Amino acid sequence: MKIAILPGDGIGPEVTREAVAVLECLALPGLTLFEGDVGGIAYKRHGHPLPDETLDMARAADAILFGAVGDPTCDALERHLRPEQAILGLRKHLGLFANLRPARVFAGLEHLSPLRADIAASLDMLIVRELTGDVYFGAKGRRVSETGEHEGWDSMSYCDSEVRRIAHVAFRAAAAGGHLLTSVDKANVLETSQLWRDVVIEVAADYPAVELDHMYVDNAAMQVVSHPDRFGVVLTGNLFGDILSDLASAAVGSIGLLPSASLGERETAFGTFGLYEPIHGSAPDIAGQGKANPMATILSAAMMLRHSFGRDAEAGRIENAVSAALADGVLGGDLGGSHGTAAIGEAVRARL
Ligand SMILES: NC(=O)c1ccc[n+]([C@@H]2O[C@H](COP(=O)([O-])OP(=O)(O)OC[C@H]3O[C@@H](n4cnc5c(N)ncnc54)[C@H](O)[C@@H]3O)[C@@H](O)[C@H]2O)c1
Ligand SMILES: CC(C)[C@H](C(=O)O)[C@@H](O)C(=O)O
Ligand SMILES: [Mg+2]
Repeated sequence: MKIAILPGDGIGPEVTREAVAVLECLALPGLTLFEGDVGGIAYKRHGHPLPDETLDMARAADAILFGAVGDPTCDALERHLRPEQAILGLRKHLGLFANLRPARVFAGLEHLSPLRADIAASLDMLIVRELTGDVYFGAKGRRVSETGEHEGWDSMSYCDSEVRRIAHVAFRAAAAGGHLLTSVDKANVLETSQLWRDVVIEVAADYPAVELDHMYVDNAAMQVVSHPDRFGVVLTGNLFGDILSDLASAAVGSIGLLPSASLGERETAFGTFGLYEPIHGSAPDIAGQGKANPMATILSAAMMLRHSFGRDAEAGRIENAVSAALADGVLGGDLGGSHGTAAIGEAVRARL
């Protein structure tokens, strides 16, 4: 079972270290870890945010544990050399089109949410975000208009096969879970979204037990914090999913709590090949200070055990250890506590 560890920039290495220690604590036989450079650190060492040797290592692995990329000192670089291209490149090159971002308030931990406890208690949703299309990967550029204005432009598009395959992922999740699927779009304005909606309705015919609902993204943002009980599985595109998942993390309590799995179609000898990462970024404002909450990355490692290695029991043990630590008041600064990164990692391992 080969895992490529890609810590990246900022708090990436700090949170990844704790998740790796959790994996090592389980002492699973046959686990081999390799480490590679991605992001700003890779640009500085190798001249590219996603060097060939890192991509080769990722391809040769059964799963990838990713920290975060992003470095303010790289913001003036040409776009293709910026740290963020590492994660976008991995998703695209490895065909990881299905991004699962579960957001739930653990029972008894409603007080961590900024929402009223009775509202927070019902927050348990799986955001299924399309990850290799949309305005993220369309043509983009700069031009000077006829009136001499400088314009930046990006093109948003989805083709039906892209929508169909992510819709199947979401419908399967809804069929297996609570049977409620909300497709989030902006079909009242965007043609890309109208096609999205048409294809989702077509796919729904294969899943008669699933209750399908459509919601515009602006309304969805409002409902996530006012009526989270209205959501089970949320199916959405790349850009809307990016924004809604940060919003959902804040409703849970902190962005330091939300893990993710990015999956494609490739199966390995052990499960589905995937990349696992916290939904947060490199957090330059707290990097290097031992303040980052590593729980999102630890929970991402649990998702890896479940999806890529068929180790549901161990995944559940990690999730229980995290929720027990939170219940015992092991809180990082992001949750109003004073536990540092290493102390949180230690507390989770102690409960494991
Ligand atoms: N997948 C990724 O690698 C990824 C994801 C998001 C942003 N980014 C990049 O990260 C850089 C910073 O972006 P940003 O500031 O918009 O978003 P961010 O997620 O890095 O940080 C947003 C805020 O949340 C806090 N935060 C984030 N993770 C935390 C954690 N684990 N514990 C405690 N607090 C935490 C940060 O301190 C900051 O105040 C940018 O370069 C951005 O492009 C990368
Ligand atoms: C860093 C950036 C490219 C990335 C995204 O927008 O997908 C991040 O925000 C995320 O949520 O993983
Ligand atoms: Mg994001």
